[in-house]
Amino acid sequence: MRSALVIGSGLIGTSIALALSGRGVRVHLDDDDADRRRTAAALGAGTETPPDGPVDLAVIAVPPARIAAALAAAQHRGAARGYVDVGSVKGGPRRELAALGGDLTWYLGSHPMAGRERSGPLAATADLFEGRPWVLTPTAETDTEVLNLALELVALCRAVPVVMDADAHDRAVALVSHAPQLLSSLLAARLERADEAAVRLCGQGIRDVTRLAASDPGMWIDILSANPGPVADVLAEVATDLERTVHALRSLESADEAKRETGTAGVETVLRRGNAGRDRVPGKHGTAPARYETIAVFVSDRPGELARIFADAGRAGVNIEDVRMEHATGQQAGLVQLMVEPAATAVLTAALRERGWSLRSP
Ligand SMILES: NC(=O)c1ccc[n+]([C@@H]2O[C@H](COP(=O)([O-])OP(=O)(O)OC[C@H]3O[C@@H](n4cnc5c(N)ncnc54)[C@H](O)[C@@H]3O)[C@@H](O)[C@H]2O)c1
Ligand SMILES: O=C(O)C(=O)C[C@]1(C(=O)O)C=C[C@@H](O)C=C1
Repeated sequence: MRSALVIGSGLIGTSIALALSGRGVRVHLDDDDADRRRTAAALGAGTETPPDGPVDLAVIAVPPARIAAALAAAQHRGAARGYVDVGSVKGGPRRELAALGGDLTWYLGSHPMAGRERSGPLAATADLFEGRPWVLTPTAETDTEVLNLALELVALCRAVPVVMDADAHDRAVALVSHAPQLLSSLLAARLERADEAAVRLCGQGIRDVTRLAASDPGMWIDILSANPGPVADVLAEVATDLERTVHALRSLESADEAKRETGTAGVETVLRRGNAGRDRVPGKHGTAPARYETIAVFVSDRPGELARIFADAGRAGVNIEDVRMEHATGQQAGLVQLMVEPAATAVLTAALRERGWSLRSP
């Protein structure tokens, strides 16, 4: 692929453009909002100048409700050889493009399974898609050349292609992406009017489960409006589990021992099912879930602390597999949790202690 047109220079479009530009593709940026286009260009994602002829691939990275219209318009003006969209929902936009009389032969619906709770070009990064699944939804109509261009796009973004049927994709993301967004929002909404004394106690657990609640409501209304049925199905099942859990907790309040035992069994079932589900979440790069050891290091909140820890780990020859931050309430300090292969734990622990770091005892 030599040239691409990215329509929609927000988080996803700019991240794709940065990855493509970084690997030598000439990228033209388009966005309804001139500021966003300019910002993406200033970040080095490509040029604001429109292409003077058809590019190899047009990537449509606009909100789901606008995908079909943007695609049809780009096809109408012959903007590219092939067209790919990256919307979070796949069935609806395809049907809308067909209804608008768009060309389904030179179009392929796709969805990179990576993102952030922030939108816009300033949140973009070239490595956003590295090692993440990128769903492609070809049909019998799809031209092989478009499929090949899409595979090249995925490879240039260092993602992992996964082929799926569009409607099966929409049911899958209802479970693994759309329902989790709403559950995160529902839980965070409990804090809206909570007592300040309670909010002050927020620790890492609530931070983890409410990260998605910071997402842009506008974009999520678009996504959920394009996939309401499958998401409602998942939430209805969660509602049944919630009802059972409430019942189990009420039984735990009972003076009757037999009832309390039923309550304990009910709560234990939920927790064990949660363990089993969590164990199925793939690890980095889509591999089987990995078991890492965690080394927790106390840091003060000043510039360069994280860089120093990583440099010390690097000097000890240890690869940090994953990292998490826990901030101490009311103090300029925090705890950095470094996840490493079990075999590397002793080496890193010794190296960090020697460099003067204070470690939390295991
Ligand atoms: N945010 C995520 O985590 C994520 C992950 C994967 C896929 N997606 C999908 O990627 C797409 C873009 O999402 P985003 O997070 O980058 O949103 P964003 O709000 O950051 O960017 C969308 C951009 O599209 C522009 N735009 C809207 N209509 C347009 C049009 N008709 N022509 C040109 N530009 C137009 C907007 O001005 C905006 O800059 C959506 O379809 C979303 O479902 C999002
Ligand atoms: O990590 C996040 O912030 C995301 O929620 C990204 C996420 C997801 O649910 O995995 C969100 C929506 C997109 O369609 C794809 C990816």
